[in-house]
This record gives sequence, C-alpha cells and structure tokens, in this order.
Amino acid sequence: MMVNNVIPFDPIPLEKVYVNLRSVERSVDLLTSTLIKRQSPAQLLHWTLKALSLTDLTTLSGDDTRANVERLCFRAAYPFPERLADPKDYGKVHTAAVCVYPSRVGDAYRALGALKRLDQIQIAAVATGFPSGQYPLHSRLAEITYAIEQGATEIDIVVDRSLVLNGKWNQLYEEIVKMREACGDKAHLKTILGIGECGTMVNVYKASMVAMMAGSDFIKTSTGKEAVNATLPVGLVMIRAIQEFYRLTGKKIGLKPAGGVRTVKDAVAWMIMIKETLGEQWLTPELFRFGASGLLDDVEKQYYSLSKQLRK
Ligand SMILES: O=C[C@H](O)COP(=O)(O)O
Repeated sequence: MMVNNVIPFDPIPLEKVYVNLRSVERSVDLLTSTLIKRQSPAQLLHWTLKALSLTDLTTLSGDDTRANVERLCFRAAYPFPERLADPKDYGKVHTAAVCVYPSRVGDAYRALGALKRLDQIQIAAVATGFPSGQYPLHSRLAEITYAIEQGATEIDIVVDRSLVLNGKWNQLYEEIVKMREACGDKAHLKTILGIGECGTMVNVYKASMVAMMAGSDFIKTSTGKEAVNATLPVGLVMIRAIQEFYRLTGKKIGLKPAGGVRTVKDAVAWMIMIKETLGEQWLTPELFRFGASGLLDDVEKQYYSLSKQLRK
C-alpha cells in the first residue's frame, strides 16, 4: 500500500499564520452558494452517488455489537435494496469504507469477507483513545497495532488537543510520527484534529501542517463527538493548509470532513468547495472522504426521489 512518508519537522510554515474568519466565511459563501442552486436533477443524482462513493459509513456507539456492524457492512456494500435500485447501480455502487471502534474491526472484517467486498470497501478504525486522546501514548499506539491485526486498513487517530492548545507543535509531531510508524505501510493514517476543541482557526491550520509533516495520509475535521464538528469554514482553512503543503512538498494529502454531515445538500456543498479549490482530482476516495453515520439515509432518499424525477 502507498502511504505518505514523514518529513522533518519544519517550524517555518507555522510562523506568521493569520486567519481572517470573516473573509473565510465570505469565501465559503462565494465558492458554494450560487453553484449549489444551479445544479440540475441529473447533476444532483451524480453528486448523490459521488457522496456515497466517498463515505466512510460509521458506527461509533457504546452499544455497537457484531450484529449492527454486520448490518452496517451490508448497507455499505448494498446501499439500495434490489427492488428500488436502478439495475446498473445494484451491487455496483458502495461506500468507500466502514468506520468502527477497534473492538469491532474483526466483526467488520468477517462481514465484508463473507460479502466478498474486502477488496472494495476499506475498514477504518478509530484509535488512540478516541474521542478524547487523553490516554498514555503506549496504550494509544497499542490500539493501532491491535486494529491492524484485526483487519483495519485505515486508522483514524485523534490528536491530543492539549498539545495543540499549548502550542507544543514539536511534541504533537513526534506523537503522530510514532502513530505513522505503528501503521507502517499496512494502513492509511487519518489524523483527526478535533477542530471544535482546537481553540482557534490558526491552531487548526498549524495542527493540519504538523499532521501532514508527520506523515498523515488524510487530515480529518472531527470525532463527531465535539460540540462543533465539520463546518465549511474550518474545512476551507484545512484546504488552505493542504494547498500550502502541496506547494511546499508536491504531496497530495486527503481531507475527511466528519461529524454532523447528514444531508446530500451538506455533502454537495463540501464537494463543490473541494472542486473549486483543490480541483476535481481531489474528489476520489484516495483524497476525500465523508465520515458520517447518518448521511446514507439522505443519500437513499435523494437517490429514489431524483431517479423518479428523471424518469418522468
Ligand atoms: O468519523 C465519523 C463521525 O464520528 C461521524 O459523526 P456523525 O455521527 O455526526 O455523522
């Protein structure tokens, strides 16, 4: 598997960072609002299926069981029931991944194996003391090793927000490097910043940069458990960091908005923002994902309704 490699810590991209929140919000509005309104039903159907193919279908609940992980995997592989799906879509369209707690990875591995979908649908595991990250480093690293042994191909780590809030960028870098090493080339590393707990947009930008230098394949907004989760303005700040990192290193790093993305309308706004900033080349499962537990419900609803409109 191709994974990002670590580059030496460089404090220069973290100097003189300034984020004007008003202008970020204005840019988001300019980039998305008119374009969203201009989408035809056929384009919306295209975006709906695109959103599906970019989703990490997630269950991260205290009452997760083998049975509900099996149902999740079945839905990831067959999102639309046969009687309601267009024959060209049935069994062909699916989510990018399922995302579960480390203890449920084995269940997902067996369920996707039984469906013969292990080569198409990735298994992502949250790890490193998700959602707070407030655990000793050795146990956080052991979780990564365990999840990979159980069959995870993607590891969604959380950063220790106390390091971000105290500006301990070097220490944050060192920790993420160890997490990258624990993943090796067996799993992609997605780094959750927990943006609702990073304090400022400047911190979000700096944490994004540090995570990319430390070898993350993706930077991810949120755990879904914070009061503020994936918002478009925070997404734009992370996109600017990805663009700058690309300019400096030539490396393309992925983005994963997660937490609170529930409707196709939300998803379309994100995808349009990506298309208008990073470009369409970023809209593939290798470089863009939605982390969402409920988005698929609306994908289903819109898929049926738009298909019906187009048949008339
Ligand atoms: O990474 C995924 C998030 O935990 C999902 O959040 P959500 O339940 O708000 O969609």
